This record gives sequence, structure tokens and C-alpha cells, in this order.
Amino acid sequence: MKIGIIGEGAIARYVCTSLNATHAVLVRSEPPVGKDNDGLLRVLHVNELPGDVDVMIDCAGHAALAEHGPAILERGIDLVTVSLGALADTDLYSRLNSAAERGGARLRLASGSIGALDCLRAAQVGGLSEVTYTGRKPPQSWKGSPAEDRLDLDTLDQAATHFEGSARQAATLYPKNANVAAAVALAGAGFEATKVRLIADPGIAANIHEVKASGAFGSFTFHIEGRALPDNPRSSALAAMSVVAAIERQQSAIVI
Ligand SMILES: NC(=O)C1=CN([C@@H]2O[C@H](COP(=O)(O)OP(=O)(O)OC[C@H]3O[C@@H](n4cnc5c(N)ncnc54)[C@H](OP(=O)(O)O)[C@@H]3O)[C@@H](O)[C@H]2O)C=CC1
Ligand SMILES: O=C([O-])CC(=O)C(=O)O
Repeated sequence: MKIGIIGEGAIARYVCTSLNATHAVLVRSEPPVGKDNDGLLRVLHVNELPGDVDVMIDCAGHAALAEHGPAILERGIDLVTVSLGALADTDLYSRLNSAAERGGARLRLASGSIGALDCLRAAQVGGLSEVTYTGRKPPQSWKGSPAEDRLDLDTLDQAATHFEGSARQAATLYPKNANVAAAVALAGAGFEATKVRLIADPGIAANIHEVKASGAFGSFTFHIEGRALPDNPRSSALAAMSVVAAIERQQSAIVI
């Protein structure tokens, strides 16, 4: 399988190393001299990707998915993304959907830093009455987000909530931190009905995600303490692992 990847950040580097099969990289600026001698083809536009790329992986965030996603799908290339929060934008959602239909390709949403999406998706068939997602990270992991306007992240000495609202609001306001809220919404009760709470907590070292759901199926609680990637405290290592798993799934005859 010939794999292309968007971005060269923390998740992309983990994925490239694990798959050891990257063919081309879609970057947003020319690489500095000396960084382009590793055998990888780097291109700036989708139309420069080689014709034999089977699948593209987006590990570059909302703007990159919006910029390149429709053209990739329209070219008939499947796309795996971790930028699920970008789908809170209804216009982008429908552009991606129609590009995939026109190109005969699929947009595959990696499970990212969260789990229990299979359970939510199945429970949604019978009807969900309540879904809440709570994201708790150390203060430094909220740097660069609206949490900075509400809290003094450098001196915080106890856990503090900096956002409460819908999954659509969370995914839009926190593009680098609330993709998991979008994942929960897309698998379950939708962007409006999924309630989200985001907390900065100086007492923890992990990225902690919790989902509580109830409905016709019964109820469940999912709790994960995710280790961050060494290169980016905002992003859990599981997000990168989930991309590798999505590619492995794409290659399997028996799929789970
Ligand atoms: N679903 C989930 O559970 C999770 C999703 N995420 C999402 O994944 C994204 C990436 O995470 P991470 O790897 O840790 O972030 P990093 O900041 O380490 O890397 C982001 C990379 O994307 C590149 N990039 C940004 N915009 C574009 C663009 N328009 N075209 C091409 N490349 C672009 C950056 O390039 P440059 O070097 O030029 O800046 C950089 O290489 C996050 O922003 C977040 O949205 C993250 C964690 C969990
Ligand atoms: O990696 C995480 O822990 C969650 C995250 O950043 C996101 O959902 O965007």
C-alpha cells in the first residue's frame, strides 16, 4: 500500500516511523535545505501527489483537512483523519461528503485519543438519552487554547473548568484539544446533544478523557488516562496509535 501523509508534526512522525511505508508528504511550505534528503517526496499541493498513492493520512489539524481533504477525496484517494473536530463545520462536512461521493473514496475517522466509540455507535441505533464528555489535561496542555483567556495556566493550583457547552462549540473553539469531543458526538448523540466539559488540572500528568452515556441499551462510563506524545503535550500517544490501527484495518481481510 502506498501511503501519503499531511503534516510532519508529533502524530505524523509517530505514524511514519511505525508504518515505515510513507511514500509522499503534503507540507505547507518548502522544507528547509537538508531536511528533504530522507527519500520522502514532499509536495505542496494535492495535484502534485504521485498517481499511485492508495491512502492519505491527515495528521495536520483542521485547517489542513479543510484545505486538502475535498481535493484528495475527489481524486478518489481514501483519507484517514484525526482532525475530527473540523467536521463541526457543517459546510466543510458537506463538502467532504460530496467530494467523497464524487471521487468514490472514503473519509475514515480515526478513533484518536478516545475509545468506546463502537459502543456509542451501536447504542445510537437504539436511542441515546444522554452523552457527556469530560476532558481533563494538565495546564500546560491547554496553552494556545481559549483556556488561556479564562485561567492563569502558569499559576493554577487546583482543577478548574474553562469550558462547558456543546460538542460543536468545543470542537470549534479548541481545534487542537477537543477532537475527542467531536469523535464522541459523531459516534453518538451528535454535535448539539453531546455535552462537554473541559478542565485544566495541575494535579495530573496524563490527558484524561471520560465519556458517560445512557440510553435504551443501558449505560456506560469510559475513562482513559492517556500518555502524551513526547513532542506535543496536547496530543495523546493513542491518537497516533489509532491512525496506525486504522491503516492496518484498511489492509485486513477480517476487520475489527
Ligand atoms: N482525534 C484526536 O483524538 C486528536 C486529534 N488531534 C489533531 O491532530 C492535529 C495534529 O496533532 P500533532 O501532530 O500533535 O500537532 P503538531 O503541532 O505537532 O503538528 C501539526 C503538523 O501539521 C502541519 N500543518 C498544519 N497545517 C497544515 C496545512 N495546512 N498543510 C500541511 N501541513 C499542515 C504543521 O506544519 P508546520 O510545521 O508547517 O506548522 C505540523 O507539521 C492537532 O492539531 C489536532 O487537531 C490531536 C490529538 C488527538
Ligand atoms: O490527544 C488528546 O488527548 C486529545 C486532543 O488533543 C484532541 O482531542 O484534540
